[in-house]
Amino acid sequence: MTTTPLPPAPAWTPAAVTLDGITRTYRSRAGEVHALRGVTHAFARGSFTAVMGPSGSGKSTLLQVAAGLDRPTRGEVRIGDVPIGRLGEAARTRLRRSSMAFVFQAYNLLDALTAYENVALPARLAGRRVDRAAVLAALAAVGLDGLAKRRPAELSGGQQQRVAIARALHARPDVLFADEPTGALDRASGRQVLELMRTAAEERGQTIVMVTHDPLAASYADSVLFLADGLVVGRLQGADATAIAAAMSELER
Ligand SMILES: Nc1ncnc2c1ncn2[C@@H]1O[C@H](COP(=O)(O)OP(=O)(O)OP(=O)(O)O)[C@@H](O)[C@H]1O
Repeated sequence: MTTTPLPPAPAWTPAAVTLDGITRTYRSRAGEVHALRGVTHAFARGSFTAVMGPSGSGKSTLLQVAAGLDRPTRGEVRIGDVPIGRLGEAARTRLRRSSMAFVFQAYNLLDALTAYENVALPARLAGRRVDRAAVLAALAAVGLDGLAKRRPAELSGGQQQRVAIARALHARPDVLFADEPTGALDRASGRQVLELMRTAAEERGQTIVMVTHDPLAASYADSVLFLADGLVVGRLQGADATAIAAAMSELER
């Protein structure tokens, strides 16, 4: 009898993003708000996760903390195996530029730059060569062919959001954080963007963390994390929009 040798065990690789016992308390004159109350979760490399939950449940806070844009009150965030809380501001910025991209509600486009220049900017900042054809392809992939020379003020809200998405996809980040990326888009462009994100995860091993209120958008992800009152209260894997909507209604009761 011949035996086939087993393939070598895969080298252990850390999750792309790990949240370890994260709390985030906002203190104001009105008192304390416990936005996150002990969240532990690992976002595996190449995974596409939707984060859902009622308004005020802590979704945006989770995204900001996971991306190192906000510091947790307690707990540790690791990007790969790097605990970002122990990095100084400059090292944190370097890490963000080299491995993360963001699509947030305020699109953070630079008003003085054209759509093309906005998309090319992260590569420029990271000191990489800018490939003109790749920038134009990223704009075309989100349906903005022909608008490369427009400045943000000359684009609609949905078009600005698509520039932000093209910028994030062109940067080929290890991790893409997106807050309602399809919020201002019509259905067809929204679907296109969700497909692009799914391809980024499936074919390029990029990790996507997306906050959304929309069960249909969440159904493009491979798993959905549900938050309520600053805690992870559930998770669905491979669920369709109907099952996700049902889980959300349970939470909102
Ligand atoms: N800067 C802040 N100062 C004080 N409280 C804050 C601050 N930012 C958020 N919060 C509070 O923290 C809680 C969580 O807010 P967060 O924005 O993370 O919720 P969310 O789930 O993203 O909500 P939504 O779906 O409405 O955008 C809310 O009670 C919110 O009012």
